[in-house]
Amino acid sequence: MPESNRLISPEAGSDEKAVDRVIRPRRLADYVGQPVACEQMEIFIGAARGRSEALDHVLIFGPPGLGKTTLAHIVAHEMGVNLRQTSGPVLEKPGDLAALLTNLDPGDVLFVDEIHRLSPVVEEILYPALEDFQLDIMIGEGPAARSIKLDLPPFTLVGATTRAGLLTSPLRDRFGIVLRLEYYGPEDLARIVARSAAILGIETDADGAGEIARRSRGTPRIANRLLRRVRDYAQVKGDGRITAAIADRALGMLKVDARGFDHMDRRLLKAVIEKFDGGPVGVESLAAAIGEERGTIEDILEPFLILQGFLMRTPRGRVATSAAYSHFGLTPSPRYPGQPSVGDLFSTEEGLG
Ligand SMILES: Nc1ncnc2c1ncn2[C@@H]1O[C@H](COP(=O)(O)OP(=O)(O)OP(=O)(O)O)[C@@H](O)[C@H]1O
Ligand SMILES: [Mg+2]
Repeated sequence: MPESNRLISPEAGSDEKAVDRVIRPRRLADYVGQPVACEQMEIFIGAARGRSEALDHVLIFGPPGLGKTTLAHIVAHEMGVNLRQTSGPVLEKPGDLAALLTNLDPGDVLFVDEIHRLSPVVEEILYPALEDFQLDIMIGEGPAARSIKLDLPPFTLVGATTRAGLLTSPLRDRFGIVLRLEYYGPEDLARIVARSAAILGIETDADGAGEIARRSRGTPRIANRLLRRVRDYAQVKGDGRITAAIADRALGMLKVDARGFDHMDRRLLKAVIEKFDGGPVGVESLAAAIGEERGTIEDILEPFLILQGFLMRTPRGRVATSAAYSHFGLTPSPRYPGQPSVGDLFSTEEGLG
């Protein structure tokens, strides 16, 4: 099953856009969790509004489905301005960006998703736009070409990325506000499930919401998706109400286990344990072994497994922890008792033989 068809894929499915529009929070007060990001935004938005200025540029990063797009829309809504949305790969030529920027009203938010995928020529003209609200563009070609300077209205760039490491440092340095979204804890996810259930008119008790929350991989988008699948189950196999027992049976049927891992997570962990003797194994070999792309492993699969303590990243590769072994009812092999050996902590072979 390709990644996009995963039930607990953190990426949005095309059928989810309509539901998304209904349940996506519009105000900061409805944005659950992320206390660090929320506190900062409350202060910076309040201050910018007080001075009637555009908000400083905001960079939001974090794994898929944690609420980057949602937060960008909230920023515009709370500032009382328009949001124009685009994404890194869509802006191919400087003119594409210029067209967007020159159409902004003062204070507007330009939301650029996947900002790590901007082309270098577009990035180049973005710098003066961000710093001095000026656009330097070339028109014409050859000897007749000339450069013109345009003044732009003050605006706020909100950039989102799942891969902060791929951003060039001159671009990163031009954001005054940098927000890092974290995976959500079960209490926050339970609040999100309860809120969505209320909006969609789904009857859910606290334990039912809690069960869905625990098995949502720390990700609101997955929590909302599981809620809808469990609702279907409750409707057909029960009386429509979501209880812990119904949620457990529904998620069991959907092969989302008690930890919220699905077949992809299990395949990755099992590969490390069974094919590579617990590791360390390099990400490329692992990718080949499970038939996934390296980027999918690095951005989507492993951050959650590492956070939960099932996988470790060492300089020599990935290592399955003892928690991973016991998840499958296995005993760690004596050579790798779930901890890297001293040698694993060094990336070179120096001094080993
Ligand atoms: N803090 C939150 N409180 C309540 N609901 C949230 C929160 N964050 C996200 N959601 C819900 O999760 C869904 C996915 O969030 P969003 O689309 O903002 O994620 P994203 O980080 O932009 O993902 P991607 O990287 O795939 O673009 C939204 O539709 C929203 O309903
Ligand atoms: Mg998004």
